[in-house]
Amino acid sequence: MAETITTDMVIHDVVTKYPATVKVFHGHGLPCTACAVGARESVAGGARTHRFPPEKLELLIKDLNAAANGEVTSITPKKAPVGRGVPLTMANGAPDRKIKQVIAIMSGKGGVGKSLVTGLLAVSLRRQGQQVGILDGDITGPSIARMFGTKGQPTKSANGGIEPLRSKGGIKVVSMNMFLEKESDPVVWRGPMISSAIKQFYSDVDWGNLDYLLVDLPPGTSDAPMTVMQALPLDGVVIVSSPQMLATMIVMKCINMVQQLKGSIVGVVENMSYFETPKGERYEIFGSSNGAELVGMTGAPLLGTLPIDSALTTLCDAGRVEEYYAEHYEELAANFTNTLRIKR
Ligand SMILES: Nc1ncnc2c1ncn2[C@@H]1O[C@H](COP(=O)(O)OP(=O)(O)OP(=O)(O)O)[C@@H](O)[C@H]1O
Repeated sequence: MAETITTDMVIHDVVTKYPATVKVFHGHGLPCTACAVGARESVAGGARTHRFPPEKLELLIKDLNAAANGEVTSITPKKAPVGRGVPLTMANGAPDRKIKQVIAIMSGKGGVGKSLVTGLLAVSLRRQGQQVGILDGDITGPSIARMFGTKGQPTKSANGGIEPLRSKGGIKVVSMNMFLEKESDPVVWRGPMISSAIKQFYSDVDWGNLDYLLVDLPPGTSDAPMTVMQALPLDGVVIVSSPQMLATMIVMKCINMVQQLKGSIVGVVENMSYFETPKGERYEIFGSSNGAELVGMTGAPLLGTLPIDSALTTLCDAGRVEEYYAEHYEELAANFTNTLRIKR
């Protein structure tokens, strides 16, 4: 018999002791288990933040205790991740489970830093020793190859598929720019062609063994995100936004799309949250953080709030993103892997 879980207990202590309670927190709309806040927040505090009426808190406590004791809870399990029903075959003919997790990075609005978050998340995961690939799903505006400084064209792999290019740090990358004669050549394609290219980048590329395949999507809810959501065996989606209210509003469209397609949102990232001077003064250039709203809208944890750093822009432009190091991105990667571990 487990110890009785009470409202004054710290959320992280509860989930550490009784991992089965994670699903209960999530099922009740409390994503605090993966938030940094959950490390010091009590169950009652989390419920207050998410405006739980007393009867909902009471049901939560009842379910937490039931889960801790292996009993039935009022929470029904979430639907299977999107795309699972349409498995594509990998280039070498092996079933696709050589890739452990396929995660799409999405945003509603353009220019909020989705590609940058994809790139830096990949870099931090690689530093953890993970095998990582990036599929640049932004066919008409690809930026991943440039960010990593990968040059040349992919060759044929030993298995007859397309061999992805490798970054200096060993991240496997495939991006439309690699197949163009000149980086500046436009890709003037309609939706079906773009969708077909994305599917081929998944199925015809010899990704080999990967812990994570990150799929960087173009902004919005057009054909490309739809293709990824429906045709790829997606394990989850990370949503990127910026503090601007407009970005938050447009992000809502993305969230609705993911939810309509029965996808799973791993978490949200707020980029360009603030700028910090060398003296440590903070300026919220695009307005105050909308992180709490994003968490409320998605029911998923805030994986990170990232500052504006001009050093980043310079390194990305020079193809040297892997040389960047900042605690925020290591935390982002840690929150990301923890959330996925909990969800499994
Ligand atoms: N936190 C940041 N600090 C400094 N520069 C940033 C930051 N985030 C993004 N940028 C810069 O802003 C620009 C846009 O970022 P990025 O290309 O990642 O956005 P995106 O959302 O993927 O854009 P698109 O809509 O074109 O796909 C890039 O030049 C990038 O280097």
